[in-house]
Amino acid sequence: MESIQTERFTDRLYRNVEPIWSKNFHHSFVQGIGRGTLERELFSYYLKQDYVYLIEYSKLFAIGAQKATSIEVMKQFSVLLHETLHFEMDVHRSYAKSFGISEEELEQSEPTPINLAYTNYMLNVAHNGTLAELVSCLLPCAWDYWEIGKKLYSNYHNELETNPYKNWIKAYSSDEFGALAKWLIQLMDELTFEKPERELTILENHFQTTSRFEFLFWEMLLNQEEWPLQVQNMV
Ligand SMILES: Cc1ncc(C[n+]2csc(CCO)c2C)c(N)n1
Repeated sequence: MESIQTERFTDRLYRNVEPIWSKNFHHSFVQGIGRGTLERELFSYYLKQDYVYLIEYSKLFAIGAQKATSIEVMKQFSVLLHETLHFEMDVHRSYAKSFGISEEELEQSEPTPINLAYTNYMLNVAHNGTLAELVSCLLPCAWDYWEIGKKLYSNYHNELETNPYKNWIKAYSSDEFGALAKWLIQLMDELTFEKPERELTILENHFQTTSRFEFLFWEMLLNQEEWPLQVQNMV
């Protein structure tokens, strides 16, 4: 008997956010990294904002391990937690060092309103929702960055050696990152297999929302959208 190939849930998710991800790739901040023309000051700003973003984001993997119902899934979340705190944040730490930014300065960056809204959205879902909801929130971040990394590499690899952001491009287009994103994609498909449409729609919404936050994050970086009212330290 011929089997009917049904669409994977992650294919549907991808199709849904393609216009948003395309805007992310074409964003002038991302293209500036690809061409190597992004101002150093803006990249420093990115390093600081992204570092505190990653501290919060890492917690999602810890919550994922807590919510997992098998040792295999727990192990994989602990790998993701480890890889983010070490491999990914090392890329930021080593760029920061070469830019004269100390680790303390990185850690003490004050998250902008968009940064805070993005991580708080994911952490709220992670604490109050199902494991599938948690994965639908954290997936665009890992998957879209991998897409961006691969496309930047393929479009700009000829000029890569003179690009100051080459290590960033190499890290996010690497097979190591690809493997993490692929595992999360596979987990999303497993967790949603034969699930009712009512549940799938909720996941689709989280996926769209966090994909939009990815766009807002690039915009926030480009425009350095800080809090409107500065407060003095009350000492
Ligand atoms: C705003 C923002 N979005 C996505 C990433 C990329 N990223 C964060 S965690 C992870 C997966 C495993 O480390 C990836 C690819 C980032 N750095 N900053």
